[in-house]
Amino acid sequence: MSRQPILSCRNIVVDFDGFKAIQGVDLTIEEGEIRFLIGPNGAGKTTMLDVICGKTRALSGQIWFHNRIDIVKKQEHEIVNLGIARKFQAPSIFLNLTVFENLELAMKQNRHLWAVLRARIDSGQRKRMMEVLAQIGLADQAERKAGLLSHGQKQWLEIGMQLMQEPKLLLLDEPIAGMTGTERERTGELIREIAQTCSVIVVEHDMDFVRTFSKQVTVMHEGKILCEGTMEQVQRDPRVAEVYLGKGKAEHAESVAT
Ligand SMILES: Nc1ncnc2c1ncn2[C@@H]1O[C@H](COP(=O)(O)OP(=O)(O)OP(=O)(O)O)[C@@H](O)[C@H]1O
Repeated sequence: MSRQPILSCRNIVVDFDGFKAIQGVDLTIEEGEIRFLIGPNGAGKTTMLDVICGKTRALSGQIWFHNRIDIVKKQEHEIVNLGIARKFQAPSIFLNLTVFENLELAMKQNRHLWAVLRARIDSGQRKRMMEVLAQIGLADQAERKAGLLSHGQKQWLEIGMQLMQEPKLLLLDEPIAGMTGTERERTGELIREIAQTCSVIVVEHDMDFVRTFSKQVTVMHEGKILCEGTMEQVQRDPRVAEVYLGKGKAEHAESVAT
């Protein structure tokens, strides 16, 4: 059964003072899909995430959410409220607060004023927090100060903070950077789990990780889509090795090609 698109980017152009960082990108993401965005440095991957979450304005083009709402001109908070969450590369958790308090804060951030002003969380909210804690593997760390967590745990907490908003689309920028092998594996499994209820777009440079956890991969180069397909298909495409090599990224090309 074919799934519905959750996001359809049409002819997106981003211009930074005359430099076209994105040059007419079409990108369609289906419900429940994990899509990896790869490509050499400067290809435009992060800029695409920035445009989708409203951090950067497109010069032209449309971004249809659920085929119904064009979000291209919406404000960041409106896009969050529609169900699109973005985790940036650097964690922005509160190190002096406990894991639980960080999740509590994430939940309150997304609520109306009357609710924010209520001091206590209700049983439904507590249940949601416990579910997220279990999902991100931090149930036994709930009372621990976030500053004492390992790097990987901090990243999972930040993902958990995004999950508190029950997003329909989650944008992850290099989620495994700086992680140990075990943490990478756990993160891949977490992304798979998340994708059961939410589509995920992952920008990633680690080709072993992409190979293990991807179904569909989109390769970007110089602000355009170069090709799309399974990792097997894209690594057979001679243009892919060429763009990595052309950028002097022999090590990337090697890892893409093997
Ligand atoms: N705010 C900005 N102003 C001007 N140029 C920018 C801005 N943000 C990004 N760029 C440029 O746009 C191009 C695309 O950058 P982007 O960060 O999207 O690439 P990327 O594929 O994510 O690269 P990397 O893998 O290195 O993170 C680059 O040439 C970058 O220098």
